[in-house]
Amino acid sequence: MTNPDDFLSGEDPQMARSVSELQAFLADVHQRHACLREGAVATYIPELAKANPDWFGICIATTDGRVFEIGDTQPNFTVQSISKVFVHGLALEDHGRDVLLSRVGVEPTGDAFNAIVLDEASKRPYNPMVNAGAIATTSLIKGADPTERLNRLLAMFRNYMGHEVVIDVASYISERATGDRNRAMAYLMRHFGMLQSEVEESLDLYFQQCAVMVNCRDLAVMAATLANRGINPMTGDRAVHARYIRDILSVMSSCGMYNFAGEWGYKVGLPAKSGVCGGIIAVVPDQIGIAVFSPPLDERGNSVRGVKVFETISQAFGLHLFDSSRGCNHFLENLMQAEKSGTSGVERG
Ligand SMILES: NC(=O)CC[C@H](N)C(=O)O
Repeated sequence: MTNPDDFLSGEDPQMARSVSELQAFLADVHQRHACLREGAVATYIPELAKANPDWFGICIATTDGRVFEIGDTQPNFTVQSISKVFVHGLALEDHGRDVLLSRVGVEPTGDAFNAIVLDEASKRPYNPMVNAGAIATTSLIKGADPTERLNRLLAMFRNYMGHEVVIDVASYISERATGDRNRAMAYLMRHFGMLQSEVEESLDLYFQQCAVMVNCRDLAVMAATLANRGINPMTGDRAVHARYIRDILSVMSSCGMYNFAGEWGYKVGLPAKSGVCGGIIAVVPDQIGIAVFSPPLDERGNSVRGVKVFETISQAFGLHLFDSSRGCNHFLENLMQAEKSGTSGVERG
């Protein structure tokens, strides 16, 4: 962002126009949604059942390295499906977009995240955001042995988070002991030759990536790293090659909210990803990463408060990517300014 306060200004009278107004706005949104009592904490992975349903945090991280937060942004929880976004990025770096597309599709399913279903014709899993596609994506991560593959995953997460990464062993063991649905999916994919490594090895790595510990603030910084073309705005470290940001965000846009992706796109209009931990991240390219954490889930596995908060924030700040009133026409603005000043002006990248 050139002007740090740019994203705070706009036509809607509700919009905050200064940093203190933004803090007050977040506090108000938090307070208004804290009393929502719908949804239920996930219990199918026994460790997840221990989550406190009252936990509720909202965090915004900007691409110029500032953080605005309210509520429970510090408690740690397991990242679960939100990990799929970042592992997708690593698989893209390892194989390139064409090879990856030949192994895992990019079509939304309209089915639940854990549906046991493959594309009829190609036998590919539908996309990297549902469990089947994520297990296949994880199986593609390069490394001489399971330890090297795990270490590469952890190094990648470290770059996104900006600090050391911890796996919650209890959650990992808990899911490994109960994850027969994912196991069934993995065996089906092996039957069709769609898994790159051994079934139990792929599942092990997948369960470990789901058990990476994060807090709401980490998630906002990770989302801001995607918004910042792959560079962590707090540390300056590159987490993913800029070339793959468009692939990551496209798949998040169409598939990140599972069988709610259509309505999410309609109402919120931002690339996003949810997880059964109760976290949701969304990316406003070149501007901010947003994370909400609240464990009670709706029937599709998305955080109830999370969805509501994103609807409110997107509306209030005019963040919907297809909203014509939002200031998204940088390309044309640049071009017009360049015409005036006689430089080329159009940024390529
Ligand atoms: N939607 C999710 O967050 C699912 C992740 C979880 N580890 C699973 O595979 O079931």
